[in-house]
Amino acid sequence: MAVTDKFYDVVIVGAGVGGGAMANRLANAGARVLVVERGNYLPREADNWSVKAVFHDKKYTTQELWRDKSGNAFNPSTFYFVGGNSKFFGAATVRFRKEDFEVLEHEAGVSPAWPISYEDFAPYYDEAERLMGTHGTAGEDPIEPPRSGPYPHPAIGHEPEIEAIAKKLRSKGVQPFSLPIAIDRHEGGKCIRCATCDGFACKLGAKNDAEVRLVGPALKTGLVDLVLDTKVLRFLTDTSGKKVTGIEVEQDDQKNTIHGDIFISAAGAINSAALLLRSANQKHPNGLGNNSSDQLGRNYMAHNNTAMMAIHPFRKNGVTFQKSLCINDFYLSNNVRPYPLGNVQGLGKLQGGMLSANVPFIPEWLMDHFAKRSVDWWIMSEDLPDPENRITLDSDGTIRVSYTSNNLKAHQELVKHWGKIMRSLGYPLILTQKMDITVSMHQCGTARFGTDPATSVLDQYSRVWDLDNLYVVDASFLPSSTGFNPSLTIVAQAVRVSEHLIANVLRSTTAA
Ligand SMILES: Cc1cc2nc3c(=O)[nH]c(=O)nc-3n(C[C@H](O)[C@H](O)[C@H](O)COP(=O)(O)OP(=O)(O)OC[C@H]3O[C@@H](n4cnc5c(N)ncnc54)[C@H](O)[C@@H]3O)c2cc1C
Repeated sequence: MAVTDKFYDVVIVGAGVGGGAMANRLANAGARVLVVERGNYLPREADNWSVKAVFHDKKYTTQELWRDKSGNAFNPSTFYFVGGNSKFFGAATVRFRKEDFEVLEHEAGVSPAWPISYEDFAPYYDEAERLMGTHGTAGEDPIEPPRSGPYPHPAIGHEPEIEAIAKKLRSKGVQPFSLPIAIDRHEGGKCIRCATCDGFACKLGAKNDAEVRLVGPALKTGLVDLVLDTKVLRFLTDTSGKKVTGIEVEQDDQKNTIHGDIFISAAGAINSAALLLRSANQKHPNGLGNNSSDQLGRNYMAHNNTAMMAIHPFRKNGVTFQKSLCINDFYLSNNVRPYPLGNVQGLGKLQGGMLSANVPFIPEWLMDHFAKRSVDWWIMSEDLPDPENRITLDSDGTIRVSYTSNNLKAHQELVKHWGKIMRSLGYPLILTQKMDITVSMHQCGTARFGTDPATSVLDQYSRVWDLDNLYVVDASFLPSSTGFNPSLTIVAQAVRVSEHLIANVLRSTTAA
């Protein structure tokens, strides 16, 4: 039977981390689920690990063009496949801190409180870590929030070069710990600890991305249909405007309508905002979810991110898998500044070609020389929600990302301080690159959840305030970006929303 003739309990737009986790939990509880994905499966092939294919030819990146606040077109580094952006993620699966759920004073302003406390959210982190297969060591992180037990898998350990750096850091009073990471590295696992993980797709299926850990197992229940290469154009509502009745989809230039009971937008923070804006109708002239608050698409955040190479010009760094170390000494109160600065974590090992793709005027041989002698870091600081940082649609339908970085002083201070520490460890040459608007990897916040319909787009279970049966379950819901990688928190919220739907909303699941 064609999916257009079937009726589903839940229709999910997007097979990324948010959509995949929803499909997984709902189907395991007996719900009939349809996932509509604009992309296809990413083929497992040699090019997955080719610097040329991934970074120069951009073989897997969308060809789409978006516009920045001045109207300049740019090609975003975003990926449309089963698994979404997690196909290329670094698999750092880190919990936000207890303080991230509360009002947190930053140098440039206030990071708002969440509608739920860390204590109430923690059980969903437990389940999210289990779903993603996170490795880590409880009790090592100096600002670790309370947790109910050990990680599902032990920390992956450091290669000798990274262990040596950790030791030197400790001698300087810094408290490095094992970065929580979701790769298939336990006994019998497929991961070979290669250099092409962070920023690449895994040819072996050994990275615990949303396809491998969430969508694949969901399909095995037999209760999930997945339609591919099908773009959702808009949500359709009934005449009252209170209920979504279906989605309009486009496949092979043909338009169709699919019906269901509950609808989940999990298209990613930018595309979910765009989709809800595109769904404007008579009852919702400014897009679905915009009537009560005019907040849809606003408060876009993406972190202040800097990649750093700490180079010893004469000593090679023989490390292969570098993303195993994390530093939180500067995340909350710290001895550098009287305000939070951010997180530092190992970056997947840089290769010369990855650098020359971004800085073409420096020859690849020189970049390669540096990359072989560098230790590489990802330095990440919170950007604060600003209603003027927003996603809108231009008159021709193109997505516009109007974004001006904020809280930059704290970020620059962290970059400077980490550079100083690296020099003191014997790496005299420091190269940094701040990520620009094209690097939308940590996009979030465009439909924040809250307790007040006047200031938020979603209620605390991610339901759009203005509609009875429309939910947004991807990075859109985050009211603050925090200074950590978002995927584990997206999965945790998906688990939470699924449990809420199963217990309170769905009519025909076995658990209902
Ligand atoms: C290089 C890189 C490294 C990263 N490293 C980390 C890391 O180490 N740790 C971490 O936590 N996070 C990391 N991230 C970020 C992480 O991958 C994302 O936060 C997360 O995957 C977002 O999940 P999502 O469900 O919000 O959206 P997405 O992953 O964007 O998924 C949305 C899905 O919806 C589909 N879709 C979009 N529009 C439509 C439409 N109209 N119709 C149908 N389908 C649609 C897309 O194709 C996609 O599959 C990284 C990202 C990148 C790119």
